Formats: sequence, structure tokens, C-alpha cells
Amino acid sequence: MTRPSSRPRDRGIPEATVARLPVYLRALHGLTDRGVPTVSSEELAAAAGVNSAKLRKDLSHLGSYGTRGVGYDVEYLIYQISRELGLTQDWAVAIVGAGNLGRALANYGGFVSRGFRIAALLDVQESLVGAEVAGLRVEHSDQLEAVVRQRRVSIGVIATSAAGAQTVCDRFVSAGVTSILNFAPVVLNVPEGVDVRKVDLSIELQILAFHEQRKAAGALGPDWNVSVEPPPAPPERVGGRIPVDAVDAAEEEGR
Ligand SMILES: NC(=O)c1ccc[n+]([C@@H]2O[C@H](COP(=O)([O-])OP(=O)(O)OC[C@H]3O[C@@H](n4cnc5c(N)ncnc54)[C@H](O)[C@@H]3O)[C@@H](O)[C@H]2O)c1
Repeated sequence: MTRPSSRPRDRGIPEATVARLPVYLRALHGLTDRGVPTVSSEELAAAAGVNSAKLRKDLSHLGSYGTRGVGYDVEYLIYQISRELGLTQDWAVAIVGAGNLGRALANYGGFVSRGFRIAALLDVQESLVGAEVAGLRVEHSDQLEAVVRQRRVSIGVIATSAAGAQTVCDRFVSAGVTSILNFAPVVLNVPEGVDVRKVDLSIELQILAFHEQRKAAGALGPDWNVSVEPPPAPPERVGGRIPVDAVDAAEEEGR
């Protein structure tokens, strides 16, 4: 069994650990679905795709150490991680942008079971206002501030075009929202104290492309990439400094 712990939040948990907690949680939910009552750190680490030493260290921040020979109690660990992530309470979420993505997010049933309630779906387009999506009526984004106040929205989701995202962000912030999930391909400026998480699937795809390339290189051997033209070499350094005319020439050539 896991040991009872004091509130870990008071002790400060590294950001990298916080980022891995949802991954452990997902793996643990998979175990409960299969009726598994306890899990070793090695099994849980394998299910979550991290090494077991890192997992044990992460969980020790929550005051959870497992029991030698038994491992971690799955239900209790789910409770501990959920509590740490604030998932034991209900979070109201407002989505701005009722296009393809906003509607897909609103339709996704998995948020509710994790403590996130979609409280509103808003859009600037009159033609979308009043449409029903997942039991919600699309509201005009003019109503953003009122919706945040009346429905105690704590998390704002931006699923608008890039052009509209900063304005929507500013309005969320001035309405008192301090946690924003941004899907629009733009870097948002926010004041201190506001947390923005950016989701960019194209970055994830680029990382996968990098790994695919590595795998292909491994399969083809050391000469796999010889046919690819290398880019022009940078100007030669002289005595540790790049000669100024070489830089000018490189700039002119667009290097
Ligand atoms: N992060 C990712 O991985 C990912 C994946 C897909 C799409 N996206 C991005 O998500 C956003 C939405 O994509 P989509 O396919 O749903 O686009 P979409 O065009 O179908 O929908 C965007 C919606 O936002 C609304 N909107 C625009 N400005 C607004 C404003 N100021 N206030 C309120 N509503 C506003 C539009 O009326 C429209 O209904 C885009 O920025 C897109 O680039 C990101």
C-alpha cells in the first residue's frame, strides 16, 4: 500500500514531474479498466513509457513510495495524482471558437470523467450562434465576460483562428481567467500569473518525423543520407572571428 502523505503541493513539485503525472494517470486508468489492483514501479513505468527510477522519484514528490514486493495501490495512486492535479474538483471550461476544432473538443466525452466540464462554447460568427453542439448552445463571444463570471469558468480554451486568438486571450484574462489552453498557431502575450499551455499537433508530428528519419537512417546504415545536398557551408572563421566581408557576402547570397 502507498503511504498516506501530507499535501505535496506545499513542498513544490518540479514542472517536469507535473507534466508526467497525467501520463501516469492515463496508464493507471488503463490498469483499473483491466481490474488490476496493484502495480510495480517497473510495470507502471513501462505502461507510461518512462524509466522506473524517474517514476519512483516523481511519485515520491507526492509522498507515494509503494510497498516493497507489492508495488503501488492503483486506486489510491489515482486518487493521489488526481488530487495533486486538482482533478478531484470540477473545473468549468469555456471554449472560444466553435469551428471544427472547438466543436470536436466540446463533443469529446473524456473531459467530464477527468473533472473538466465544458461550461460554454462561444463564437463570433452570428451564423453559428444558437447551434447545438454536445448539448450546449453556441453563444456569441460578446458574452465571454458574463459567461466566465456566471459559470465560474477557470480554464479558457482558444480554438479560434490565429488572428483572433490574442483578443480572446486578453478578454479571458481581464475576466479573471488565469489558465488558458491555446490551439491557435500564435504565441500569446499574457501578464504574470497567467498560465498558457499551447497545443500544436504539427510540432508533435515534426518530432515523430525526426524519429522516423533516425529509424530509417539506422536501417540504411551510415551512408543513408549521402545523396542529400548539404546546405552551403558557413563563412570560415579567422582567429575565432568571422571576417565581416564574409558575413556580408553570405548575407547577399541569402545564406
Ligand atoms: N494546435 C493544433 O494542433 C491544431 C490543430 C488543428 C487546428 N488548430 C488551430 O485551431 C484553430 C481552429 O481550427 P478550426 O479548424 O476549428 O478552424 P475553424 O475556422 O473551423 O474555426 C475557427 C472558429 O473561430 C471563430 N473565431 C475566429 N475569431 C474569433 C474571435 N475573435 N472570437 C470568437 N470566435 C472567433 C470563427 O468564427 C470560427 O468559427 C485554428 O487556429 C487552427 O490553426 C490547431
